[in-house]
Amino acid sequence: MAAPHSTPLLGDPPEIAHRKALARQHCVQSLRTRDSGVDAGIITHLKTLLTPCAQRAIACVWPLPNEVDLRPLCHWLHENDAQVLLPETTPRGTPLIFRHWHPACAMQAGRFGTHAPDGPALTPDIVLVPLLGFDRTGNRLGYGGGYYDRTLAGLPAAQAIGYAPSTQEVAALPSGPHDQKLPCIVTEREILRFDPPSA
Ligand SMILES: Nc1nc2c(c(=O)[nH]1)N(C=O)[C@@H](CNc1ccc(C(=O)N[C@@H](CCC(=O)O)C(=O)O)cc1)CN2
Ligand SMILES: Nc1ncnc2c1ncn2[C@@H]1O[C@H](COP(=O)(O)OP(=O)(O)OP(=O)(O)O)[C@@H](O)[C@H]1O
Repeated sequence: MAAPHSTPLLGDPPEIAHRKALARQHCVQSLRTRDSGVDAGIITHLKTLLTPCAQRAIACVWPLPNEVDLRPLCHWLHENDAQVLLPETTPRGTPLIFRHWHPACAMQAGRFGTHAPDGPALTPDIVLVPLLGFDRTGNRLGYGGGYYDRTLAGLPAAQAIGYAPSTQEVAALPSGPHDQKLPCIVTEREILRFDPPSA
């Protein structure tokens, strides 16, 4: 039986959810019209942050249409002896599972048009986080599943690195009770680092 005063894990208050939905509309549109030439610059900055990578388990991302394409980075990490993991999109309300990927892997179609390998589930040391939008304090916006917030909450030892084209920056994103700020965000223009919250 639940404790009399236990607090349920509520989602965002309606005002925050509404403001996120408006920001999402703007960010989806600007991602759709992005210049795919920026992907190489993002990957260059990610390689800088991820070197050396041998023996590290690095969660990458297999792109949805219009997203930054990290597949060349997946191959580069594999060639440099990292363990490349990719997310399997689990049922809504549950954290992502990361599965081992290698270039000859069979990819399975999953929820929301995502694809995941059929390899074993492993825990990442580093998680690359796709951003629909971000601001200069480390807030991120995704497609609204809450997947990365739930996943990062369960991986306190993992290093999270967000990435997006610089065009996805917005002045200030709304932040709800479960939003995980990112310590580092990479665009084709720069590597942004944010101070950890003071105790
Ligand atoms: N490439 C990629 N993989 C990823 C993510 C991501 O953002 N990008 N995710 C990040 O969490 C997870 C999947 N999360 C998702 C959650 C909801 C929707 C979704 O509702 N999509 C709408 C269309 C959204 C739009 O374009 O407006 C749909 O399919 O109808 C998609 C992905 C895990 N894998
Ligand atoms: N750990 C959690 N426990 C309970 N609710 C959560 C948790 N993490 C996120 N949520 C809720 O899930 C809903 C969706 O979250 P949000 O809009 O921040 O998704 P997102 O970060 O844009 O999506 P994604 O991570 O899938 O790209 C919100 O109502 C949020 O409060």
